[in-house]
Amino acid sequence: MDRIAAIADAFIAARAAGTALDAFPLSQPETLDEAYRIQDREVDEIGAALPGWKIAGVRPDLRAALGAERVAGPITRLVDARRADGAVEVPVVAGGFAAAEAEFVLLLGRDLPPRAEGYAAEDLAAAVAAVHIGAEIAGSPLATLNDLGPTAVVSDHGNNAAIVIGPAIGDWRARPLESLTSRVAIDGATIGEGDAARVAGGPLAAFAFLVANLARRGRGLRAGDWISTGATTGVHVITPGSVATFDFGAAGAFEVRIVAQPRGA
Ligand SMILES: C[C@H](O)CC(=O)C(=O)O
Repeated sequence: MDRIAAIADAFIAARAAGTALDAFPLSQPETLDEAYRIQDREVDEIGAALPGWKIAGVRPDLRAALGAERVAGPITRLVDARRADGAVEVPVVAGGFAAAEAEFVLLLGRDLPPRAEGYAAEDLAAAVAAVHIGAEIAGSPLATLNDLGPTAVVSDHGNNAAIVIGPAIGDWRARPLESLTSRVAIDGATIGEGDAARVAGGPLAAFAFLVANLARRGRGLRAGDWISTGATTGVHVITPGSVATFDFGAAGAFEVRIVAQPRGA
């Protein structure tokens, strides 16, 4: 088995078994190109069940060396909080990494096949059927994944445990980004406040990045795909047993309980 396959398969197996990893398998990629080849194997393993994609920012001090301001990863689990009676549950690997992030999540209304020439910004905006309040529960079987940086994050399914979907925002096209506010509390204590303007260039800029990133990988998007556009209040580490509250003001709120994934599940 080659190096790319061995790293991908180690993450796939650890996630399936709910078992924490002590260290990055083999060795961490030095480039994002290699990291995306690992991720491509993981995405192929998810196959047609893939609900969509997440986007994350790259720390400013790492951008020049990596040649990227953002990274992408698959949504590994989609959780719908819209009709939940109380907190929805998201399992994470005990002893691994987990974080709560308030995000704005796009729902695509049309297919966007990969195109070498790309898409005009207005065509991408027109392809968005709805914008929902949402959350990413970042997660990995490797506790140090986020500290190891973007090539590690990309290598393990983009560091995603789940994207949680809340209600759609009624008039999002007319709303200034700063008016789309977000707040995260963990176990009742506010830990971060922000708004959609905290996503560099706004959620549609993150979407444009994703479309170009996927096209370079020979991938496109389909109507019905979900796209989570990046953290708006920060990356808030959370552990099993805690409840995160995501409050988007008039747009709605929901709660997520983090639970330990059963081993061998
Ligand atoms: C925790 C992730 O690696 C970062 C992320 O998802 C984000 O910045 O958004």
